[in-house]
Amino acid sequence: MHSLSPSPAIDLKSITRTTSSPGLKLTHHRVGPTRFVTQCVSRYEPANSSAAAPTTRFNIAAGHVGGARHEWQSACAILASKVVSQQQDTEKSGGGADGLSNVNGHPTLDLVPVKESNSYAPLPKPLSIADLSPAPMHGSKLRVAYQGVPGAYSEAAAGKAYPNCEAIPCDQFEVAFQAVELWIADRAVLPVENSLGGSIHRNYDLLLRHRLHIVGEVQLPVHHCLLSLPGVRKEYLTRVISHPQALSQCEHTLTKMGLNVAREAVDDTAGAAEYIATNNLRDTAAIASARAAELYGMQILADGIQDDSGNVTRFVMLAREPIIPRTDRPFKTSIVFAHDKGTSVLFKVLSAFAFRNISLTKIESRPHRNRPIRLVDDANVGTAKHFEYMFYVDFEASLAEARAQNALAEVQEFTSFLRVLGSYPMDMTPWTPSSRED
Ligand SMILES: O=C(O)C(=O)C[C@]1(C(=O)O)C=C[C@@H](O)C=C1
Repeated sequence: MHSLSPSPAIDLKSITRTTSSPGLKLTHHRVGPTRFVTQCVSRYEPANSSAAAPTTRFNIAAGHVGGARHEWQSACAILASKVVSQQQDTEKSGGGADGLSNVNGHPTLDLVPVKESNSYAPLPKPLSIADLSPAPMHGSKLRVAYQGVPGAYSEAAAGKAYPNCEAIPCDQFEVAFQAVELWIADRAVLPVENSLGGSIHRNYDLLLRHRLHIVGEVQLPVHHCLLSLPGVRKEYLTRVISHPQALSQCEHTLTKMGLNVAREAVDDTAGAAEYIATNNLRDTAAIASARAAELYGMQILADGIQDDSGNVTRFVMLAREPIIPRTDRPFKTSIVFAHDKGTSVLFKVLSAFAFRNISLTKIESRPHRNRPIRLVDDANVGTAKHFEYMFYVDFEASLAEARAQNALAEVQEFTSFLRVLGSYPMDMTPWTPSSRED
């Protein structure tokens, strides 16, 4: 895969920074070529008391649950104790809460103005590693980081998840994570799975490497178009470029259209359109959204070229703080776990859910042999552990439900590593296969 906008090599060596907001202070220490340890000092107030709770110091790896049952319970307590700070965060951000009402909203996407003339308007430049300095104070709009350039499906997902947000393009998934960690953005929206192409593994790996929490999900129908420069005919094309997921989602249709030309993977769909427009490539077409065609002055050669009209991509929303799990609406919980004595643990873990009639919506295993996980105990003492596989499971229950808590307590007994990635409202939006939301 080649990158359309290569990011410069940056020396992150000297970065030790402190970022803060009311009640929360983060210190990021560089501990390796690409790794930071983030410490969090936080002051929480009990929900029903005006007295401030004692300041709590914990490693931001608090989402990790390893070792004894009391650790799991204290991790739950940490989740529960975040009511006040989460509410403050939402209020401060002024909208775009992680609740179902927003998820189910029908926003009109107006994230980037479209120019009427042939030349397109200057669009926000994707963030690169070089831009990751502490966030300036900002206004009331929720800032949502996504990977890609304006016109990418991820931008549309950001708008669906948080209507009226300020969508911040990032040149890599990793940068979107860091933008939230460093307070440049309030949320990140990342694709994790497509109904045709399957899992986006890179983001599963990043979820584990970073300390963000899943606070919501959106399902976005993905309606692909074949774009070229105006006046170009299909017969002139020697190449089709797009995001690898988009190429795989349109593979059969392209062949049926007689387009047996070279297919090349690039970083994102809209970036492919932008690349063709910028370089005036008359022999190349892009697979991207109709919005990308509008933004980059491209013509639509073919509309709806995805192999299945029910093509849908699931995105998750990430935040620095978890949301408070509830029971008054359908919730989903995502976990990742591993066992240091092989993979036989999987059956036992699945039985913990089966016995409680908890439906699983996703199981993903990722090989992990060469990447040790640093497990941190209460005294902030870390041990590196190697696991053969990491297992990711999504189940349909809220962490506020006793059956989910009991299932996880049991899972914890079977596993050496368990982390709750988030408990969040399910996207229940009904959608029709033919609808176009890109
Ligand atoms: O390239 C884009 O436009 C993206 O937002 C990425 C992405 C993906 O990673 O799957 C998102 C939705 C579609 O499935 C195709 C591509």
